[in-house]
Amino acid sequence: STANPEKISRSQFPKGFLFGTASSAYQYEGAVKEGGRGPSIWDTYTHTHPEKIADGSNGDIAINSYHRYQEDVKIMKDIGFNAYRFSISWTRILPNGKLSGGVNMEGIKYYNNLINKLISEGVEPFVTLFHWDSPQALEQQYGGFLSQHIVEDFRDYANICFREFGDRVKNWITFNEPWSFSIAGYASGILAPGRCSSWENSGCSMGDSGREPYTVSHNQLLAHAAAVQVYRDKYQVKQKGKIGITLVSNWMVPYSNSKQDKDAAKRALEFMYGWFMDPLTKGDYPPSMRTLVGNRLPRFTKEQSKAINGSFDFIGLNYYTARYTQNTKYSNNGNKSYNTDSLTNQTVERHGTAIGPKAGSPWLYIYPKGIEELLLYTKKTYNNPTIYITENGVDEINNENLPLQEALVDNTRIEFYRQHLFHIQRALKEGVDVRGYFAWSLFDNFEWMDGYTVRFGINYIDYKDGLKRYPKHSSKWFQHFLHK
Ligand SMILES: N=C(Cc1ccccc1)N[C@@H]1O[C@H](CO[C@@H]2OC[C@@H](O)[C@H](O)[C@H]2O)[C@@H](O)[C@H](O)[C@H]1O
Repeated sequence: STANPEKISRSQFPKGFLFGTASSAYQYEGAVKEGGRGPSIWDTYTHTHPEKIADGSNGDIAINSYHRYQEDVKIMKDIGFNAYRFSISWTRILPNGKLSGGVNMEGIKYYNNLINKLISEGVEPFVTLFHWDSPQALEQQYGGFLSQHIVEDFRDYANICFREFGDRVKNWITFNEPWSFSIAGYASGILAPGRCSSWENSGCSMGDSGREPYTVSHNQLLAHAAAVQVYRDKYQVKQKGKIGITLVSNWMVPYSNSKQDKDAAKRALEFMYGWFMDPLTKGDYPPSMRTLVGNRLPRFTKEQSKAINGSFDFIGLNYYTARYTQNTKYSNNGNKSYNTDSLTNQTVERHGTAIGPKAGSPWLYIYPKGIEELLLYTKKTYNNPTIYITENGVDEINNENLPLQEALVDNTRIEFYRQHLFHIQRALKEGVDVRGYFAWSLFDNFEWMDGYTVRFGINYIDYKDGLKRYPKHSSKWFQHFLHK
């Protein structure tokens, strides 16, 4: 309507378009020592380095979804969502990471209960196999994703999940944001396992920011391809499901109209998004990375390149924010890091003006048009793949002094969703094959290095009173938007 050009309604999306919310095991489940679960690197990281978490917290209890999933599924159903994205904890299925360590039947039982509950409520499960919680046993044994041994162990884990759940789960996501796991875990060291070069001054005791991120992304891609191979060879014909991978990217806006800055914006996209999209669609890393990273960038064998190229039925895309990007030279006296390899500098403001309104977290600036630009860029650059937006959301700072009723008023979040959905339906009109949308997140939860100090939920969790769930205004907004 002309009144509010960014007015948005469910009827502007295709009938079969899925609307859901997203979560992850370590951020939601809790019960870390229950049901036979083995330790993950996030258990080790939060307990060994509480100082690396804003409030020194951890996911031991999180929001206790392990015991409250029945209530949680009812909440999402009552809002009107028809899909739910969650991750399986590798160490609930294989407590020691390996098949030889034995399969934990209590873990199988828990996820069967969750999947059955979702299906009984008409909610489509989207299951992520890896959302950063690697088995601690494999970290100790061979350095986890730093070693190619992870490929066969991940493949064995994926095989168990396809076999046990694949009769009901028809949408599989192998990895969540391999970029974040590699960069935050091995270049800046702010996520588990917290490795980086000593000169990155993130208080890392070990690591190499110029090599390890590239090794870890390479092994995630190899593991992804191995799991897809198993799915296609053994399960897909019978189970008729789809399999993909979830990537994250910022939208990159050239800082100026100069050719250098326009090239820099494209290079920044290649280093964050093309790093994975190029191997998945062309069988090798972007030429810009080959040139700038040189022998620190691993090579694919011919067989590996063939296995990775085309190894997806859909792409999951997580979008949060955008950056101004300028061409730059670095002279960090020979210290090599992913963070400087791309010769780009990303900023949140230009000539004193921010790229958009700031959210709770210091890195989250709201730039709705970026989701449309990123979708169009994907269509144009990567031959119009099927896409699901597997995460999109905004946070507020957790203010302990705010009365409950005030904490439920989240108008910024309502505007965030209205504007991003508006730009997604514009991308749809321009022929982008986007088939569903998952808000991050159904509930406030353990937000990694920020612990419980930021809130992303469309529903509020009262951490001071039994983790009670309360609807924020944005969940009411979704209820109306979804016509419930
Ligand atoms: N947060 C990321 C990517 C990331 C994380 C840390 C450092 C650099 C980049 N990705 C997605 O964003 C979601 C929101 O992430 C929060 O964003 C604000 C940060 O302050 C907070 O620490 C982070 O958890 C996560 O909860 C999902 O698990 C994750 O898939």
